[in-house]
Amino acid sequence: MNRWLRHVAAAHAAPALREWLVSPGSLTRRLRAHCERFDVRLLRQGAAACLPDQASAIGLAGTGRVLEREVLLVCDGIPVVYAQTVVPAGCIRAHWPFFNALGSRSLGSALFHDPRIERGALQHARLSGRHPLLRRALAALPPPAPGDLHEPHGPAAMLHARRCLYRRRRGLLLVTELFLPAIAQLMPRRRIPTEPDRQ
Ligand SMILES: C=C(O[C@@H]1C=C(C(=O)O)C=C[C@H]1O)C(=O)O
Repeated sequence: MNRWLRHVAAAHAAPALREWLVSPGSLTRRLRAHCERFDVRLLRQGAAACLPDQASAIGLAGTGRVLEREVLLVCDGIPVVYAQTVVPAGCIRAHWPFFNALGSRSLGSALFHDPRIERGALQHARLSGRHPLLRRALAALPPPAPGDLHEPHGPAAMLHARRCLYRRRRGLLLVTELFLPAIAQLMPRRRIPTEPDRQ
């Protein structure tokens, strides 16, 4: 638990969720194909202390500062993913000039359309309430409806997560996505467009 693993099998996800955890290409693009209305709900974007299990991935010492972005990805009004992105504070302008101007546009719309951006391998984890990102994800959700068994709230809450490192020139950017239970209820509504071939 709370350990990042190379292979999704070690996370023991249900089949309906597993296909989301391993889906290649843009998560935004895939979610758009599963709902009528897709929204990025910006929770926070600003300076932050780097989380202990993220520092080495982005080449920072443990106490480094990052620029952090937190969002909920929402399908037809239902939050289905909590996502957090961190970039070392000193290299935004040089390597990720679009980052500060995203607002409620999806980060994926920038990452997957810049041929200079390389995407690393996915890592997987089942996060418990001891992980700060799970606590932030739960805090960002509306209170569960009475008797709603799908809500991940409660001390035993655990969420499947994945993270991916992106590189642009010498810059590093780490995207972490926590998958909320409601995502398993999404049904495909449109054919999922394949990623455009990179020139
Ligand atoms: C990386 C992507 O961008 C998504 C959108 C994000 C945002 O807008 O902050 C963050 C993580 C992703 O789930 C993607 O669509 O694959």
